Amino acid sequence: MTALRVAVLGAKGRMGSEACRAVAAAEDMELVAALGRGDDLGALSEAGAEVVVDLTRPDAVMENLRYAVTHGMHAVVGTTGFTPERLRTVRDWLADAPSTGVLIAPNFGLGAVLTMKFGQIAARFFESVEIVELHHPDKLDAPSGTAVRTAQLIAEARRAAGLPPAPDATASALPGARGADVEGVPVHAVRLRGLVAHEEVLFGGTGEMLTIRHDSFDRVSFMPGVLLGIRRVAGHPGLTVGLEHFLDLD
Ligand SMILES: NC(=O)C1=CN([C@@H]2O[C@H](COP(=O)(O)OP(=O)(O)OC[C@H]3O[C@@H](n4cnc5c(N)ncnc54)[C@H](O)[C@@H]3O)[C@@H](O)[C@H]2O)C=CC1
Ligand SMILES: O=C(O)C1=N[C@H](C(=O)O)C[C@H](O)C1
Repeated sequence: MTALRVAVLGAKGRMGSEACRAVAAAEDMELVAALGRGDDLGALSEAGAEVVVDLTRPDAVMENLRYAVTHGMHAVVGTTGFTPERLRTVRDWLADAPSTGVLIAPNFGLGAVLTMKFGQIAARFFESVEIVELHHPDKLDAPSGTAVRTAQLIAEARRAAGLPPAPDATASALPGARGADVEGVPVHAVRLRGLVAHEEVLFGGTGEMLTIRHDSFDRVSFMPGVLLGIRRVAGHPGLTVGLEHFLDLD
């Protein structure tokens, strides 16, 4: 068996260092490059990387991804900050590289992926929904990419079911008190020392409440998803958003 040649960008970061350990320990992979901020992306070509894993920052990821796609390397991306406009740009790059695969995974945690799936299923049965995401205080962005994606999927399911906006009689509020509005779903962000990555999806109906909660207590929780993405990305040419598309969930 030939080992997959994998490069990690953001290799000294919280996620990147964990990913380097996971790739190095995987029998079917070889860690051929581990790059940090300021390193020359040409090292990816020199190392003959087949799959590039990006775990950097929203302000760095697009340049890295462009390099990978234009040099025929598949990419597995955990970095946040993917707006609809950024996704369009990636699709445009991929149009010129039809056999290249890019996976953008808002969350590699299998429990987090299932939380999104369960949220989608529950969405049409409840009048109210709000999301609370809780993270370590060194996180640069809010709300989390996972919470934004969860809200979008729930909003889509509510629209498909013809549900009206969730009830909310709030007539006055301090700015931020009702959270960020993601397609009509309020998303609240907590930043607390001691936390890693957590999400609660709260559904409310007459006389009842359903809470779906996921906790990543350690970044090792993301690694099975990272490795799965690396193994499967070449078999999914084009852009895939969400690890759920690599799992046989339906
Ligand atoms: N999809 C998922 O499951 C997860 C995604 N994340 C996301 O991954 C990203 C990284 O998170 P953390 O590891 O916590 O951040 P971090 O700040 O610990 O690590 C980022 C690393 O990237 C490096 N870096 C910055 N620019 C770079 C460049 N141009 N090339 C190479 N390296 C560069 C930084 O120096 C730093 O070492 C964030 O966007 C975060 O939200 C984090 C956890 C799970
Ligand atoms: O920055 C983090 O830590 C995380 N970022 C991702 C996000 O924004 O959703 C994934 C996970 O929540 C951890």
